[in-house]
Amino acid sequence: MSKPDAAALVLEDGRVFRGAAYGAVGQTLGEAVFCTGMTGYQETLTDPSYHRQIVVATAPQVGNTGWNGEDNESVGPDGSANDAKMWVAGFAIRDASRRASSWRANGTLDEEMRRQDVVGIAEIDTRAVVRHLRTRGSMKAGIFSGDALADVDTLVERVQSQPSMAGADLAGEVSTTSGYVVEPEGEARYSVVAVDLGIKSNTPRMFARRGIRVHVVPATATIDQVREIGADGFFLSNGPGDPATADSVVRLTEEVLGDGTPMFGICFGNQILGRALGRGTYKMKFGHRGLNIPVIEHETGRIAITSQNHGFALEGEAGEEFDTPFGRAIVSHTCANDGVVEGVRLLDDSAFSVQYHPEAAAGPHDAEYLFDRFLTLLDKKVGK
Ligand SMILES: NC(=O)CC[C@H](N)C(=O)O
Repeated sequence: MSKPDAAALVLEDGRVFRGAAYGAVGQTLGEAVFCTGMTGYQETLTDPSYHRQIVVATAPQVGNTGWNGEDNESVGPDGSANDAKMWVAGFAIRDASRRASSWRANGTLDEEMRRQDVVGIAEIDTRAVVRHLRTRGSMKAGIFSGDALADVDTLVERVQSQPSMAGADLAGEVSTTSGYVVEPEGEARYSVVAVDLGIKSNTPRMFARRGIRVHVVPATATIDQVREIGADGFFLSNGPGDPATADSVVRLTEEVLGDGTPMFGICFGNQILGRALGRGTYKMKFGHRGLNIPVIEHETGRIAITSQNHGFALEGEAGEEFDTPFGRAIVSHTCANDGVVEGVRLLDDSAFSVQYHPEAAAGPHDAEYLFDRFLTLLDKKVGK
């Protein structure tokens, strides 16, 4: 094997980690964030919420299970996840597995990153990177290899020249441009409009499995388009960027809340519903990204171990009740590690959302019951 090119991960505060090129050789810029999942790198790399982010894996060795045709979380324009895109801006790891070993693999991660032109870096001390990001916060970064390498001052300047994640309006960059329908498995019981702000492929699958037909619509969908579909429920997906920029989707959500349509939201969707209920959002220091993050549901005391990927959050306190134009609401869930808001709900149960990932791809299935709760809500409100 030939020796890989030298590569460098450069942070905006001038910290440099030198390693070896992994995946495509060249230059990439993005926000450096760390993900603590020990598995599930394919789902992470294809999750549209990671658009414009350089993911640092804390798992010490990555690539062991190669790349397969089944675990993509991004969705192509036709709603299919086959051959879908890696959305991360870059990937930083410690050890690259020398072999891919899985009966499902049809290639290696390294090859797939090269095929999709995703620049990565290996052989860096990822523990040191994470400690740095945990102390200083997520920050602008770049990975450079091959001809893109230059003196440190030049690289830091390039890193600093990119726009910041705070204030970034990115849902439009990952959303489908035309709508599509995901048919239910078995008998159709209900239908839902799902606004694609960066939707993961497992989410429509979770609805479909419960007999719900999913009309996926672009982030730019208008209230008239939503009403014309006339679905039984409304869903707000996950997605990249700063929720403070998502004014038009917040307006749409307010209209739908006014119609009294049963509503469910995940991650970015939780931030949007929260905003429609009058809450503010803020950028977290380093966010929550991993597969074992504990969340408390305050009314039951029940704890779920959850899959998460967010760098922004809603303002609020555990169990806090507040008035909204649509009735009284509650901060229903918070993170057991740091008290960050992880869910909101209208007290009459007609709309609820969570900051974590009940579709769990990858991740534990503790929170999947929330899809059943939405089904119960549809039974109650629509009752077919
Ligand atoms: N996964 C998501 O939907 C992320 C939401 C938002 N972009 C955040 O970082 O907080």
